Amino acid sequence: MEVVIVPDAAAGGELIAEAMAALLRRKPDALLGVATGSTPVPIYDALAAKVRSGAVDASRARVCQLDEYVGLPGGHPESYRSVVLRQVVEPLGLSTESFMGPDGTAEDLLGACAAYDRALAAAGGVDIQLLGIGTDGHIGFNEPCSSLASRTRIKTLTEQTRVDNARFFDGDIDQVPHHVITQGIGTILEARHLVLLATGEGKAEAVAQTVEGPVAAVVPASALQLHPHATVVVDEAAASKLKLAPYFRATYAAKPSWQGL
Ligand SMILES: N[C@@H]1[C@@H](O)[C@H](O)[C@@H](COP(=O)(O)O)O[C@@H]1O
Repeated sequence: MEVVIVPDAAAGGELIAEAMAALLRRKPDALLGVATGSTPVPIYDALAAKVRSGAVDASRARVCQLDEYVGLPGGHPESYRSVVLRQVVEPLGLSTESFMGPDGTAEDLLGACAAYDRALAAAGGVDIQLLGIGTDGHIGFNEPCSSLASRTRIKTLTEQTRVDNARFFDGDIDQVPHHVITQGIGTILEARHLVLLATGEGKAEAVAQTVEGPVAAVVPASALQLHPHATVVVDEAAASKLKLAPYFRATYAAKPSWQGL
């Protein structure tokens, strides 16, 4: 696992957007796994700016969702489908055909979960999967004690996650669904490159447990330790509880520039 400490969220966004641009230059039809929440927004802004300036051609890129709420009506502005269309697909100038996600409105939800895992595999697998992290260490919507081998499935949100996400629903927790579809941890681990961005002091404890704690289902993000190519990008505040921070800084400072993330 590589840990990169950046000065702030904008620097993290730029660094990751450049890694995505480099991937698209190598593989123009790369499948980009995107996350929702506030944290990855600087990545999407930086990548869209690169597309606008002509620094990268993303016209053949494909985009896939990490997770979705269950039961929000189709087209609800806070469904993750709507969020990804608004924050990623449209700014990159892509069509909805280049975009896939699990169907949180399906009558047969279990079937929709299995269909999404099959669709990801049929698409050739995810080339780069962006991740945020919940204050409780969740990735996607894999709450604590999710199986580290889990596939895409239905999960029940913790009270804490519903409180955290109420800000997207007029601050009203009653509007936050209890159930979600999320790529499982086993599904996420199949992506070729995992990139987790965490910013702000509120994530410092979860980041320390993810990076320096044991691999444990109670901290779902710690499963990144099992992946051969996992990158954790953190700002100074989110890095504030890392004991090995001086080592991570020195390692990154000495990294050859050709290597990329
Ligand atoms: N399902 C999403 C996660 O993918 C995201 O990482 C998390 C943190 O969001 P934020 O970046 O807004 O703190 O929120 C939700 O639970």
